[in-house]
Amino acid sequence: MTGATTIITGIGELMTQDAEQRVLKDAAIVLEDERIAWLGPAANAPAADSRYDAGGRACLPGWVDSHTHLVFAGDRTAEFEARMAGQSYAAGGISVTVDATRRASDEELGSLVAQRVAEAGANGTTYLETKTGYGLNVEEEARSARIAAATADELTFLGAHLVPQGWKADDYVQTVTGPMLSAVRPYVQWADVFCETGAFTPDQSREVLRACRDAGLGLRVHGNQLGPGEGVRLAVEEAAASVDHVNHLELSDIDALAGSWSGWEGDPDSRGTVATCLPACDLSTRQPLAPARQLLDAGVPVALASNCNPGTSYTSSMAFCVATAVLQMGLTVAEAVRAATYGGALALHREQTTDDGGRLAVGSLAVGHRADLQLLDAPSATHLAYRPGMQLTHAVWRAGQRLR
Ligand SMILES: N=CN[C@@H](CCC(=O)O)C(=O)O
Ligand SMILES: [Zn+2]
Repeated sequence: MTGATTIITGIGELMTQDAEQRVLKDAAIVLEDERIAWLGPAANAPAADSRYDAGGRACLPGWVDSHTHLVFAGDRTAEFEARMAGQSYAAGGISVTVDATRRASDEELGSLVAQRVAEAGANGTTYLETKTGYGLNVEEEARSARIAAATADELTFLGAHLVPQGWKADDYVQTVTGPMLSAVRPYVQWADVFCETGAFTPDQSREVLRACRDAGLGLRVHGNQLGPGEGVRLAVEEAAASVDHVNHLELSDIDALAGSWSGWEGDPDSRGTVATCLPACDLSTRQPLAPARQLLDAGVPVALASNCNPGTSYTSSMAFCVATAVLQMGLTVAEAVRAATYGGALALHREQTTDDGGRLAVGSLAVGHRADLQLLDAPSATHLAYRPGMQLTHAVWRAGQRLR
């Protein structure tokens, strides 16, 4: 070891979520600069420059939130109240947030995004994706991308979130795939499309995805949220990294997702399409919870994400998502924690250290991975579901730096 080292010892339960999915008792972990240098039984731990006593608490990877929409101003309390009184969610509500976001200055928007990222970090999220999608013209989408790129770990272009008022859908798709894509391209790694009734048709969605792939972006899809549809099939056909929401699935959708992983042996070149479930959104929109149990049983890798946004899920609490997945969706605690850590990393293609070592693996704890971890105010991760709604985040390290 050559850098500054810190040992976290006295860990009651260490859940690695690495390839062996180890759960170690009486463990310790050594951080060296931004990476993990050692982990194992506390009794065998090497010396380190500084020491932190976990006091018997549980340690797990920091949450990887692979789906958020943090670049917005305003809120949609009135729409939420109407929904709780019986109205259903419709894509059109997005335009309310577009108006508020366009009115915000760069400084306001930048500080809102930074506050939201900090809030997520204080609650254990150490790696986070966010999206554009509340600008919906060339200048505003580029502004959202530029502002979010300063704070988010991964950034997705969602110009195809809603056809703005006054536009013909096909004209708007030409703008998204032309000048808008060129304007956001310097800032983003991913592209997404809302493939749903009231948003974009499967053909329009495919056109957007193909143009974005040709521009070198990885792909994701918002699909099968409000009803059965083509979103999942489209995502698999276009080799998207994830399809998100997945509330209304047919068996053929689940088979298609499982098929996309056949032959995968952990190599980055043959990853399939992750199913990203968004339980906080499902509750807030009163949609049926995504069939995460069925997906896992069919062999589909599942991610859990917050979908933090003002319309359908105004929370970045991954602990809430994990508790809901256990209590309401039939996952074990280990499966839910895995989906909220390793699953998110897989959906962002960040579960492995790159060959050149330039990007360290996130979402699991192993030697050489990024030192992204959290301690719970509890002796085991089980307490996340056993004590739902309690603030259990005790301490958080991101790339070896203490966040909380
Ligand atoms: N479904 C599409 N987009 C967001 C909601 C956006 C909004 O209503 O503001 C989502 O993921 O739920
Ligand atoms: Zn979303």
